[in-house]
Amino acid sequence: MMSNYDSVGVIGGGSWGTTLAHLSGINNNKTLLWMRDEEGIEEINNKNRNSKYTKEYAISENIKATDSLEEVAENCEIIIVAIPSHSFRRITYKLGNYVKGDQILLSASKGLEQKTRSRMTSILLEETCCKKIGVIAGPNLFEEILKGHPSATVVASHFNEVIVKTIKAFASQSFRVYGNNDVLGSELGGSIKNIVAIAAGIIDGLDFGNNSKSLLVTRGISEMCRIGSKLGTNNSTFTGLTGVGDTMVTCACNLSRNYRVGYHLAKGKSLNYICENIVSVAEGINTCKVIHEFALEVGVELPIIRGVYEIVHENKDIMEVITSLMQRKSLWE
Ligand SMILES: NC(=O)c1ccc[n+]([C@@H]2O[C@H](COP(=O)([O-])OP(=O)(O)OC[C@H]3O[C@@H](n4cnc5c(N)ncnc54)[C@H](O)[C@@H]3O)[C@@H](O)[C@H]2O)c1
Ligand SMILES: O=P(O)(O)OC[C@H](O)CO
Repeated sequence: MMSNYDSVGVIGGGSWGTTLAHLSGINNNKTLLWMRDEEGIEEINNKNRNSKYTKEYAISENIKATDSLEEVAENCEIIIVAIPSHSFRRITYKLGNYVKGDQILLSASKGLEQKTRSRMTSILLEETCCKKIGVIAGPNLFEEILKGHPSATVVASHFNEVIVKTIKAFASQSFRVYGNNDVLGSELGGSIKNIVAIAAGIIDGLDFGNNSKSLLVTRGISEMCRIGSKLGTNNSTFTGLTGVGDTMVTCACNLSRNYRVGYHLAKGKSLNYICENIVSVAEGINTCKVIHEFALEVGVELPIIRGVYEIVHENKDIMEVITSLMQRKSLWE
């Protein structure tokens, strides 16, 4: 039977949603980008720019911006939701009014819902009738992708059809798309690395240097594996792009907003000031609360994540937290 779906859909016209729409557009897919902001819609449709979120970069002419979720649902077989986790359910619920069970829904967001601790793919399943669900995650700083620098991502799904069709829609000469079936591991890696990135920003804000960064990244990934095991992941996923890969990139530089949160905290700025003036969204702030509280409940020791939680949510002195991390009792004592 012929499909009516002739476009790829992206929900959320922020920096990541716009970049994903661009990747689809340059692959000659008709691409619908849903967003709520009228000025943004006009700018994309008339000038091929989304200057509020993707700066001066020109984006594909194959993108049509729209404020109609119904239009996206009627025309797109693959729909990617790139809305921050705090609003992900609200928008997915609305989308759920229009999609049919044969469509592919992907999350491109890297966070956990604070109230329910849900992953974004669980929300896609709960709020829509779609079963063909997946997640896109990996070391994906949007600016480098829009510059066309070689990058890669991962699409994870329990359905091979989802992987194959997503690769076809998004892979290009400068953007490689890998597939795997570990949805849980890919989603957790993409979320937990944001917590480690806040700590990395703190280390750089304090000018601690490379040994400290290496210590943090290695032990941060170890904590990712420990909580992942408790949740039933295949830890080998964490050694790939969605674990080590994404942790490296977000811990490396100030293109990451989570890193910038840590950096400015170390420079003495308040969390409120940072959230209002420096970063749009930094998923690690909420994710560290979710993971820390869960770890306490299930009795898993996550010292770095606890430290980030204490700094971010309990306003503890950064040097006191670092000292207590360094001086805590060794398993060998
Ligand atoms: N920026 C990146 O390089 C990047 C890369 C990979 C993953 N991500 C993830 O993608 C997700 C989205 O981040 P982003 O970078 O695009 O953020 P952003 O701040 O650039 O954009 C967020 C977008 O979501 C929209 N939005 C927020 N709340 C909304 C609501 N209630 N209703 C409708 N629209 C709403 C905003 O209007 C905006 O268009 C995050 O989970 C992030 O971790 C980002
Ligand atoms: O800017 P951040 O810290 O949200 O990171 C963006 C991406 O997740 C990097 O892969």
